[in-house]
Amino acid sequence: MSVKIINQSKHPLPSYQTEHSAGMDLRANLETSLTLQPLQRVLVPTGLFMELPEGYEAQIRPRSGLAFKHGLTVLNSPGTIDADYRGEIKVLLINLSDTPFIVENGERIAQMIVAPYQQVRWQLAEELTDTTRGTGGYGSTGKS
Ligand SMILES: O=c1ccn([C@H]2C[C@H](O)[C@@H](COP(=O)(O)OP(=O)(O)OP(=O)(O)O)O2)c(=O)[nH]1
Ligand SMILES: [Mg+2]
Repeated sequence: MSVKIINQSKHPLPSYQTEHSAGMDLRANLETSLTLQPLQRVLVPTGLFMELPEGYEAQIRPRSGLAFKHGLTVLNSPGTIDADYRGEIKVLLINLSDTPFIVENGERIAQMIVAPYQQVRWQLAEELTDTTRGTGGYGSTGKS
């Protein structure tokens, strides 16, 4: 599927790192590197603008390596990019570690997955179909 994109960053377009990768890494587009103090959050620009086809969204998710090694994650994960959004894609990072983290210009800070979605029409009802689960949740099926 081809998707229209404007690249106002100084970096190459996001690309899949391996043959069957679901996500494309997003790079920080910065004038200078920025330091994220412990528990500090920041909206990082990518310089990218997209036109997703109707019926598709993009999700911004953390990179597990950064999360594991540096406690860096995407605060609103998975961030939602709507098909009708025409603004710059930004990544909301937070540093959950106890040491400062330096985000370098061009660094791959998060990944983006393009996925289909459906909008629903509500069908207002008085009752719902019975199931085995019923209202059980939050660990109702036990541990093993
Ligand atoms: O991580 C994100 C999340 C959102 N957006 C952009 C695209 C999305 O289509 C728009 C709105 O996002 P969202 O619906 O999550 O934010 P909101 O707080 O509900 O704002 P709005 O009232 O504009 O929908 O902001 C990003 O660039 N990065
Ligand atoms: Mg919204």
